[in-house]
Amino acid sequence: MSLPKVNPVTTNAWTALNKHFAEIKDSKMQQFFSEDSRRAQKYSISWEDFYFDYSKNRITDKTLELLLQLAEEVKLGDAIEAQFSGEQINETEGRAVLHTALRDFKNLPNEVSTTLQKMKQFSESVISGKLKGHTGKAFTDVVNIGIGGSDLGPDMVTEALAYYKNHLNVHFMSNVDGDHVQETLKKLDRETTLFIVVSKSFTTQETLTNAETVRNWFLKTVDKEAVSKHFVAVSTNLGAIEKFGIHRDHIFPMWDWVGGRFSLWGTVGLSICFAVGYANFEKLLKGASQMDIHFKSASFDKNIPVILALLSVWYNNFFKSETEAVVPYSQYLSKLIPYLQQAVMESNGKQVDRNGHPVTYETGTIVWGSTGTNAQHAFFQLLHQGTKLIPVDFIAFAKALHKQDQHQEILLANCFAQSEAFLNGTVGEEIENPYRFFDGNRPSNTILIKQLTPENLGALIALYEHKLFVQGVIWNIFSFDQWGVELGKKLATGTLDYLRDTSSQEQHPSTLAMINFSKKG
Ligand SMILES: O=P(O)(O)OC[C@H]1O[C@](O)(CO)[C@@H](O)[C@@H]1O
Repeated sequence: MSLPKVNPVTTNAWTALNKHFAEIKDSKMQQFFSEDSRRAQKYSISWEDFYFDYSKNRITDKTLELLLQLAEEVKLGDAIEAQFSGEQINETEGRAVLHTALRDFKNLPNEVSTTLQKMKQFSESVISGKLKGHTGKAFTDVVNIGIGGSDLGPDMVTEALAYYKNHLNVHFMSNVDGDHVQETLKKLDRETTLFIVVSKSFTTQETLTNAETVRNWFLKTVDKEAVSKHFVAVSTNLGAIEKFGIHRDHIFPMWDWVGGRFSLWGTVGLSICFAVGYANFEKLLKGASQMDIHFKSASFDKNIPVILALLSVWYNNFFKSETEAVVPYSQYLSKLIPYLQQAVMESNGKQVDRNGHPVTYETGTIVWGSTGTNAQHAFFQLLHQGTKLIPVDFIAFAKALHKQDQHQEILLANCFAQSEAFLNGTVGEEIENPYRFFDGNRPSNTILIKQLTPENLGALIALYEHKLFVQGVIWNIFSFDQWGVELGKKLATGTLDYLRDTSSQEQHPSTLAMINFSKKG
């Protein structure tokens, strides 16, 4: 079974949604609340440690009914089944999409459980100090060298689970910017640092350049034989790794049925194991797996990722909102936004549908945001009084991790108050000064979670993975390839040759002017 290929605009639901949109586009959510005292209960889902409130959206029962009908008409159920059963739903690359299999402990493929055991043993021997560097000293620092999906996921999780961290300092080196590399190296000791080179393809220019620079830095004072003690690799490209000089025992495989941006659940998560220990990594996986079960089994009207995706489609395709903001009220989640930007925009930034035709409707939303309360003092002005309609996802944890006096209440009060301010504005108050008027009626979801545990973090990440999958199904696009990144990579190679004077191939006049300016130094 391949993915269904239904053009959403040809469905009855889409036509009906257009008509319905014209009827309710100017309706006020305040009115909805005053007409229905049970709206908050009705439009919320409690699941495990999650409370998902979507009552502050510009929707009625009819909207939901039609959005759910849309999900049925595009055969979302079949698409979910096709994904979880390992069909090659990444058709343009001829691959299955099975990152969920990495966390399904009841049915772990053999190769995955063997690899997890290896990750456990290896990370534990580094954390305990049993495994040592070339001079016999225990490791103090670990550097993850990778970019995109080989960086953003583990970096985000390591930051998010900082509360659970051990003594190892875990660094992330991603950008090919040499200054970034040097700044990281400045902090490191060759005797006590372990480097993990992470690249699914092991061909990524940035990662290979950084790895080479790091190896050269390492070899400045250390013998070649020591490389095998200090370098580890994570990849599908085993041949290229051995050439780099990495010992066979230090190679952790990846599989082509796991996309780069969904790969933190496997060996790309090795740096997470170093930072917080394998046991917490496993909890992260198990939490994500619980969300997978919810996604697969809950009816669509009670299904958090499905509802979240349908609401996003509602704003994107009918209200024509181009962006959506994510605002976690937790500094631990500061890296969630860049992580989601890759996950969502690399997946759904597509303009050709699954039948090979250009789409005639908007696809991938632009995701942006920052942590609250900081965001309130940065871009909330525009959210409250700007001319654009930007739906917001608030994410908050009911209970803090550290003991504290008053911060948690202040943090939560701000989060809850903001969504209320977006909803109500100052409508109904006597405000004569137009600059002080808030029109409200600005939509938001709130994902309130009991506490930031590894399990709940895993479930939260999986929630957004499933959301973007559902959106891709509705938009009839292939969410699991990323051909759009290839052109820039190819051009950069030619430009690099020209910059290095190894090619005289004609350059675009604008590029040429910049090359000449750069060469003048
Ligand atoms: O793990 P690799 O193969 O180095 O790729 C890194 C990243 O590059 C991309 O292919 C985009 O350029 C991402 O999809 C991927 O996560």
